[in-house]
Amino acid sequence: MLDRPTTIAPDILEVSDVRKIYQASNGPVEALRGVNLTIRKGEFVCLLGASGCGKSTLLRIVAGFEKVTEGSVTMYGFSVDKPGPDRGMVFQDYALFPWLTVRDNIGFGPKHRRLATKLVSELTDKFMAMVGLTAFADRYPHQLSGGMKQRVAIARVLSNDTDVLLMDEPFGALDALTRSKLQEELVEIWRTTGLTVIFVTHSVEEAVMLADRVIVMSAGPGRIDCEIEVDLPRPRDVASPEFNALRREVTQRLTSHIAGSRQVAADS
Ligand SMILES: Nc1ncnc2c1ncn2[C@@H]1O[C@H](COP(=O)(O)OP(=O)(O)OP(=O)(O)O)[C@@H](O)[C@H]1O
Repeated sequence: MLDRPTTIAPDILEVSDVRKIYQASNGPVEALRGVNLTIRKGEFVCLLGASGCGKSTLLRIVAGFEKVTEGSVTMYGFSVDKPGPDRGMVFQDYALFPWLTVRDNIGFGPKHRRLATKLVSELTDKFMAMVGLTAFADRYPHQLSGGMKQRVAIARVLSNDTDVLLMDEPFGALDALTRSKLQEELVEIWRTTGLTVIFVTHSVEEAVMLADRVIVMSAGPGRIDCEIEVDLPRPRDVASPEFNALRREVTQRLTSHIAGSRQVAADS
């Protein structure tokens, strides 16, 4: 399998000096501070970090669901301040329309954009086939397994002609085998479509398996701790010494920070 060269690709998304403060009922919560991140077109980036370090907040800001308190996010040089079809989100809990079939869930975006009926059906068929669900076109979400539901969610974003696929722990609720299968399928979709993917995960193994670049985040307030390039060829072998060396390196970066913050908490 050939990897796609992303090092010479243009920048697509720029996060500059972002700070996010939520106004909670018990006072303000600083979820992000001083976050800077540049994403190149076609890159597969994983945001990795312990619970509460602001991964979902950063993703939701990029999606346009949350506004920044300070700083800016631009895509193709234009300010991001609301959701748009150029950025599609896949959630852990699928968020499908329960009253629509697989076909109608996937075709929802193109239909909503008032594309011609023939084009809607071509796009739906194409992406339904890409995620291997053609035989399940007339099923409803409650008749599908978790893995199948997540395939529908991915196809639904793809059918919107999205440039950036934003994924918030999309495989977190799946069993290990289904998760590994979906990881493989996602890499294949990414490789063949030219999509840019930003993927949130808690799992070091998942990040090293998927990413071109792992962004390690830390909490208190949420910020980027370091970035680690993953230059292993795909498909990646979790049992290889190279994979294990990188897994160790990423784990060390992650745990050294967590240990550091515990020390700070203990000292204060
Ligand atoms: N709507 C909100 N109102 C107030 N505080 C919030 C809100 N959403 C998130 N937070 C807080 O912001 C911080 C970052 O949360 P966020 O969900 O972005 O982290 P995360 O790294 O994605 O966590 P997890 O891995 O557990 O999903 C946390 O302290 C969280 O409690």
